[in-house]
Order: sequence, then structure tokens, then C-alpha cells
Amino acid sequence: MQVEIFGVRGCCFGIANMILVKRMRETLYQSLLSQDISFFDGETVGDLTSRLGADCQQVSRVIGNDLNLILRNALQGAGSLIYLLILSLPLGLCTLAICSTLSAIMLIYGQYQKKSAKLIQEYTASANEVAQETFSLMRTVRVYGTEKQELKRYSIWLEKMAGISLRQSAAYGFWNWSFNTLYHSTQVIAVLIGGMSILAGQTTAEQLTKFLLYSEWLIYSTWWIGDNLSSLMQSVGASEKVFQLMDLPASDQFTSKGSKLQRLLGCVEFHNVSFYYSSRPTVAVLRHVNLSVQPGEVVAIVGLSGSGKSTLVNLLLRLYEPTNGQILVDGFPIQELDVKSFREKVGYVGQEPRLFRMDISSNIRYGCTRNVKQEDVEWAARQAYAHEFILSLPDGYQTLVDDDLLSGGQKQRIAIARAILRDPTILILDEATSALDAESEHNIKGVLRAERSSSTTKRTILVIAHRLSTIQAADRIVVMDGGQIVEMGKHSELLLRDGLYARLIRRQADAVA
Ligand SMILES: Nc1ncnc2c1ncn2[C@@H]1O[C@H](COP(=O)(O)OP(=O)(O)OP(=O)(O)O)[C@@H](O)[C@H]1O
Repeated sequence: MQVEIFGVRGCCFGIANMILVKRMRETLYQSLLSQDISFFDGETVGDLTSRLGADCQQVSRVIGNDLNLILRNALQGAGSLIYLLILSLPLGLCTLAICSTLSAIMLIYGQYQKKSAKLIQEYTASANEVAQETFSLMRTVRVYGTEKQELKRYSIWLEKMAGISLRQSAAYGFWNWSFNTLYHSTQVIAVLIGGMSILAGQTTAEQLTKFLLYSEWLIYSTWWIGDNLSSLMQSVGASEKVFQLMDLPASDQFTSKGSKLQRLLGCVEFHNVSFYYSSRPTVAVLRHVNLSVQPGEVVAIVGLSGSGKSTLVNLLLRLYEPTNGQILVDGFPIQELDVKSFREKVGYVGQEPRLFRMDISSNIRYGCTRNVKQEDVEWAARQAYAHEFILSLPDGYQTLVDDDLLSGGQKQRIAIARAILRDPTILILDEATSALDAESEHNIKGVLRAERSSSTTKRTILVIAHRLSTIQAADRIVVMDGGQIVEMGKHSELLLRDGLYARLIRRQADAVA
């Protein structure tokens, strides 16, 4: 019968456990997904995945194991104590004093376990981070032959974890030793005081036997509570960061409701925009940028590496908010627009696009809210010069891809198709930096040519350009240096001015020669 009850209880707690872990993971994942991009600048992937994985599992132990056993033993202990006090007040009080000492040690031990658990979680997250980084950079590791170095980097965290576990074991030993000592003291005290009271005729031998049995029960309950409380404390220690992350307020972009524009014309204005990344609050990445782009205009942004070109488009995409100044789209301050509906009208192709582990068709459809047919997907792929190479893949548009299967240029073409499929009013293209990447140049140039010749679409295009042929296809060129716009105009005008742009062009011509 008891076995059956244990079975039912174990099953119920198992189910409760599973629901708890699932809910925690969902809530945590949702909370993380709704954070500002700047939050991810300060967190590592290994750390966050560790919180979602091991830490959530650890927290669930509270309900499945510890809480259940603590409650049972607390009830058992309380019952025994009442009975002991009824049996003999002085002996009962002596046992209570011993149990209180044990409880005090138990609290200190619990606190220690909580701290150690937190450290172990941190070290596990750091070890995960190292492993994740190494696996994602495996080609670099192999080419540079740094396998041993990476193993050492991983082992440092493992050693730190082992050090804490060693100290935890020592603390556990001390806890058990305290229990044994105090347990035997109770028996000695009971026999001494009990023996004297039997001699004095105040207690019977039967009462003393009962007393010994119940005091054993009480002290064992206290020990069990201590043991489970320590693992409960470990869970609490592990859960602190999980709950902190869960409690983070969602980004304002998800909570505030902006106005939805029925139609976007594509007029973009930067008014005196300055920007600092919160992780580097002393370095101004953009300084007093003023730029106005007309609907349908193609503007190339050029400049040395690190001059703030990508940051400028990141602000337009609202991945970050300007520290000073304002960005207007069709005359409306960008932060007053509904961010979701605004982004639906913007297409973005990053410098080194990455693909999801899904088929090519789904990768192109990714994030498209319109109801698109396969013909539309193929149309977008043709516009991006991707159709032919996709057809040459074993399963065509149904080929499962991940980040490693395709070349950089092929991934870029899929990303361009994805951006075009949205039929964006504003298209942002970030050309690959590598001077050798002629394929990227060809792709971007192709898009610009197609857009130019199309009579149906009229998009505003901002292209971060590195190569001459891309730049020449633009209506206007914006030259950036140290976070400021230093020159602006047409290719020929800027050449005549003989400033930074002319120098960049000469440098590129020398590199090609
Ligand atoms: N997330 C970030 N956190 C802190 N600083 C950053 C961040 N992203 C970029 N920066 C810094 O901002 C400056 C401008 O970077 P940005 O990427 O805008 O330059 P860029 O002109 O696009 O360079 P490239 O042509 O090499 O892509 C650089 O000094 C860079 O180190």
C-alpha cells in the first residue's frame, strides 16, 4: 500500500516537475527574446544557453525532491517532538536543544551550499561558453592547431568547478560528522538522565525505551531536513540568475504601441544624430550626423573600417536608439512608429549573412508576413541571382541548409532574396568588406541594376559600399570618418574635391593594380 502511495506521489511530482521546467524555459526564452539588442552585447551565448538548460533543470529539483521530503520530515519531526515533551519535559528539552544546534549548523551549511551552487553555475556557463566558441570556430582552431590550447582553456573552468565540488564534499563531511556526534550525545544524555529518573522512580524503563526511539526519529528528521535543505539551497543559488533574467522588463519596442503607417514613401532623415554604445559609454561612435535621403534614392555610405557606417543603419533599423538627435521616416519620428509594421517595410542584408537550419525556401520566406506562393519565392531568388544555383542543389528549394553548406556569396544571395521578397520600401545592403569578395560586389551591383531598371518598384536604398562599381551606381555618396559625415555628393564631384573619398578611391585603384 505504502509502495503504491509512494509510486503515485512520485509520479505526480514527476509531472509537476516536467510542467515547471517547461514553463520556466518558455518564460525565460520569451523574456530573453524580448530584450533590447544592447542586452545581447553584454551577455554571452554560452551563458544564456546554460541558464536555459542546466539551471532551469536544477531549479525544478526544488519541487520534485526537496520540498516534498522537507515537508514530510518536518511533520514527522514535529510529531516526535510533541510526543517527547509529553513523555518527559527535561529529556524533551535536552533533545530540543541538540536539534536546535543541529538546525543552526544546517542553516550555515545551507547558506554555504547556496553560494557554492551559484559559483558552480557560473563556472559551468563559462565552460559552456568556451566549448561553444571553440566548436563554432573549429576551422580556425584546426588550421592554427590550437586544440591543446582550447582544451586547456576548457580545463581551467573544469578545475575551478572541481575545487568547489571538493570543498562541498568537505562541508558535507563536516555536516555528517556534526550529526553523528549530536545524535550520540542525545542517546548518552537520554541514558544518563533517563537512568537517574528511573532510579528515582520518576520514569519507567518502557518510557525511556520509547523516548530513545522517538528522539532517534526526531534527530533523523532534522538530519533529513538539513540534507534536503542544502540541496534546496543549491537550487535557490542556481535559480537566482534565472529569476533575474525572467524578471527583466521587455524592451520598450515590444511594449509601446506606435502609429502604423498605411504606406511608406521611403524618405529618411537623420537630424543631428549622435550615438554611444552602452558598453562603451565614453566613445562617440556617431557625432552630429545630418543626412536626408529622398524616396527612391540610392545612397552609398563609404568610409574607413570602424567609421560608424553599420551603426548608422543599425539606428535606422531601430536595433539601437540614438543617444541624441532624431531619425525621421516620411517626416515621423521613428520611435513614434509601430516598430513591427515599420520593419516589415524594411529589407536588410547584413555583411556576412547567416542562414537558419531549414530548407532554402523557408530561409527566403523567413519573416515575411505576406502570404507568398512558391512562385514569389522563385521570383525573389531570380532577382537575387540565386535561382540557378538553388536549382543545381540536390533538392532545389527544398534543400536543407545550415550555415556551413553554402559559400558566403551564396548565403548573401539568399539573404538578398529574403529582403526582396518582403517588397521593402527601404532596402539596406551591407556589402562584404573583403576586397577579394568579387562575388559580393557582383550580387549587390546586380540588385542595384535590377532596381534601377524596374518601373514597378521604387525603393530607397542605403548601401554600405566598399567597391568602386557599387559606389558609381549610387545617386549620392556619403563619406564617413570617425563617426561624422565628412563629404557628400556624386562620384565626380567628390573626386574633384580631392578629399577622403578621392584618397579611398586611389587606394582601391592601387590595390587592384
Ligand atoms: N555592439 C557594439 N558595442 C560596442 N561598440 C561597437 C559595437 N558595434 C560596433 N562598435 C564600435 O563602433 C565603431 C563603429 O563600428 P561600425 O561597425 O559602425 O563601423 P563600420 O564603419 O561599419 O565598419 P566596417 O566597415 O568595418 O563594417 C567601431 O569602433 C566599433 O568597434
